[in-house]
Amino acid sequence: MAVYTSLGAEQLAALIATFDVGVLVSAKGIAEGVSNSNWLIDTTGADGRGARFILTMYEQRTEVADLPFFLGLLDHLSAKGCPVPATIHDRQGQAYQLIEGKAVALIEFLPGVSVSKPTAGQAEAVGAALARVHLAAADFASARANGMGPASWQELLGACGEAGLASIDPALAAIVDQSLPETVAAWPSDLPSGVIHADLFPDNVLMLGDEVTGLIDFYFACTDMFAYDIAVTHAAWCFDASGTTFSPELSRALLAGYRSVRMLSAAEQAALPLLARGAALRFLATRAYDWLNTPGDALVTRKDPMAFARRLQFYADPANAGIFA
Ligand SMILES: Nc1ncnc2c1ncn2[C@@H]1O[C@H](COP(=O)(O)OP(=O)(O)OP(=O)(O)O)[C@@H](O)[C@H]1O
Ligand SMILES: N[C@@H](CCO)C(=O)O
Repeated sequence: MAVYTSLGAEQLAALIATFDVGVLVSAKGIAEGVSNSNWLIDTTGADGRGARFILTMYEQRTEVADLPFFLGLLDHLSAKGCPVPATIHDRQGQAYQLIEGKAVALIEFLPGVSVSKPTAGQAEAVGAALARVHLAAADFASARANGMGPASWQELLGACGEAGLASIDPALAAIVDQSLPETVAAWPSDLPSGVIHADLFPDNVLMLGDEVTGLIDFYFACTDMFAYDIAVTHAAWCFDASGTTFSPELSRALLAGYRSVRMLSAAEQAALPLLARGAALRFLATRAYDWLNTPGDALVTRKDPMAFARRLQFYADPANAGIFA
């Protein structure tokens, strides 16, 4: 249950009263999500016709200092017509406030559901939506370094240690050793870059049929290579959840959707297999670290690191080198 902090009815009503959104009608905690506390907020609406919002309270994983970047990006992309929730500013013009030392933001509610078994049409739409974000953010003035780059994979996997990795799966340390050093050594720095989402998993996309109605959870967004964002999205969308089965159909559709909006350079195209190994290592690293460091009685469900070890093996197999063509 991702509501870590309880907010009383009076506290919520007082908070909502600082916005021009009418009076609080109801507030329900949202179970999905692991990083932050989220509530579904209904109000009477500024025009009295009712309105719905998401209230997010940022917990430990999100730095308050990063909020101007994240929330400013949402406003920028929304103003450019991307299906991204705009933030609701309070009467003083602030995009977030502090309650008992924690930041809270009220954001636009978007319709749609997260798909668990995407179709090719949905993968194509997601690829196109990702490319539109890359283009729309070109004139976003702020930048943010990627805190989840190659140095962090080395740090997190190093902190797991051989014994820790072996406790997850006897084969895991060898899988990491086969790919981590060569991927980090070959990591490019000269590919087209800009603002990327960096975590566009199916649970961060809201859809109605084949239409993308919401891209959410921009809390890993940063300035990095566009092609790396494609690789992350590829790893997230083109396999079954366990990482055992790759779908060539979803892969072709996702890439075609992206290319229908933004062409890849020859250098980006050539780098995709390497970037995909990096994407798999990034989620393997955070999942393995969390697996070993999340107490058994924590509210959060740990995610399986082996699902990304299997993707890494798939991407590292020369027989699969042609999938990005
Ligand atoms: N703008 C929005 N419009 C509609 N629903 C939303 C919106 N933002 C979030 N939600 C809902 O709230 C849920 C949790 O949000 P989110 O994924 O951002 O939480 P989180 O804890 O930050 O995420 P994560 O688990 O990826 O760390 C989503 O699955 C979605 O159902
Ligand atoms: N999308 C990530 C979790 C949040 O970054 C994962 O599935 O491991």
